[in-house]
Amino acid sequence: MAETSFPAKTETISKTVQDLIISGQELPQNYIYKGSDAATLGASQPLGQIPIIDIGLLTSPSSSREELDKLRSALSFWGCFQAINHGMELAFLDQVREVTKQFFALSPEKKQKYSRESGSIEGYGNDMIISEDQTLDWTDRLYLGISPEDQRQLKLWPDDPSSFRETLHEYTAKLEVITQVLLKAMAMSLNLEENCFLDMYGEQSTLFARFNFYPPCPRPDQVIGVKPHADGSAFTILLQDKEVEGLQFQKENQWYRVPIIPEALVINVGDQAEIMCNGIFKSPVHRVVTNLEKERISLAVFCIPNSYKEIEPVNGVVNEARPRLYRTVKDYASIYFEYYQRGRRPIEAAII
Ligand SMILES: O=C(O)CCC(=O)C(=O)O
Ligand SMILES: [Fe+2]
Repeated sequence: MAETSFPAKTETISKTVQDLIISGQELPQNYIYKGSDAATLGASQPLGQIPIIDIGLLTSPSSSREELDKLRSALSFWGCFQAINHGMELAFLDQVREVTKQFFALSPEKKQKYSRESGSIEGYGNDMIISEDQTLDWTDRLYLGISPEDQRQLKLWPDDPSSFRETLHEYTAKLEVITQVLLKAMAMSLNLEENCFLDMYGEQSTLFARFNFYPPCPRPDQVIGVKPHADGSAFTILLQDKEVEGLQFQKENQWYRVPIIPEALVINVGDQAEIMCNGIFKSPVHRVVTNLEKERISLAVFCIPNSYKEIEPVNGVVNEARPRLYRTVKDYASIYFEYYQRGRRPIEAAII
């Protein structure tokens, strides 16, 4: 997920996966994944029964108790759900998918224009290499701050395809509405004051978009698309590829595939919402596997609290039966990256 500052280590920028494929080079050793779940990469996993939730029914004042209960149960059990009726037509979601595909299909020279610079997070590229024993993810990315609007680095926003910027601008506006609805609904689902999460999250929140491109991979049994991680956001809104699966959530040591519902957005809890609700909602560990024949795209948008806000369990969720589990954190995103690259969960740093 979004990391907003980096350790002062020197970074090597490596080739993108797409460039590696074009060069015809053999699979480099640093793509061979050795994590504890490596043996399960090539195995077939069961499909997760992830609840489908109607966002229209969560919106106050017409929110439905039944849908709020479904939300609470989905976020406590899986830490995620498939959101439908979220205010965007399938045709528009397809347009977002299409501009994403068109961008990654540009020639290396054209994409180069939007490259991430060493030490900075925004732009086109792949994993930053900060240590020699780091396993690389089989994915290329375009990482853009999309909100607040006045902090956008527009020079990194593709102008090819020509509708890219306008599409992303419109998508951002829709996600801002969903963010507010969801934070209120999460509070209502727990019978808390409607604005308690929203107030802590802050009005000047940040949205970061990560466009992911996973080229076909010669060794899906040995190479990972994205290593297991939980997001450091408050929550994440993911637009999945319409045809190719890859995302898996972990529950009690079992990996579950996330089904494709073309008109749905996959929304998952991030560490900061887990902290705010004192662990009632779970920030789920997830990973992405690769595909031998097909490429896959996705667009993850990380909804991040205002960095000046202190994030901690809200009043209504701490009591004798449920003592406070997490410390107060601030600018959590900044510790995230280092933990991720070491294969550790940053939320460990917040547990009391
Ligand atoms: O590609 C996906 O489906 C998910 C990517 C993801 O987990 C992330 O970007 O944090
Ligand atoms: Fe993620």
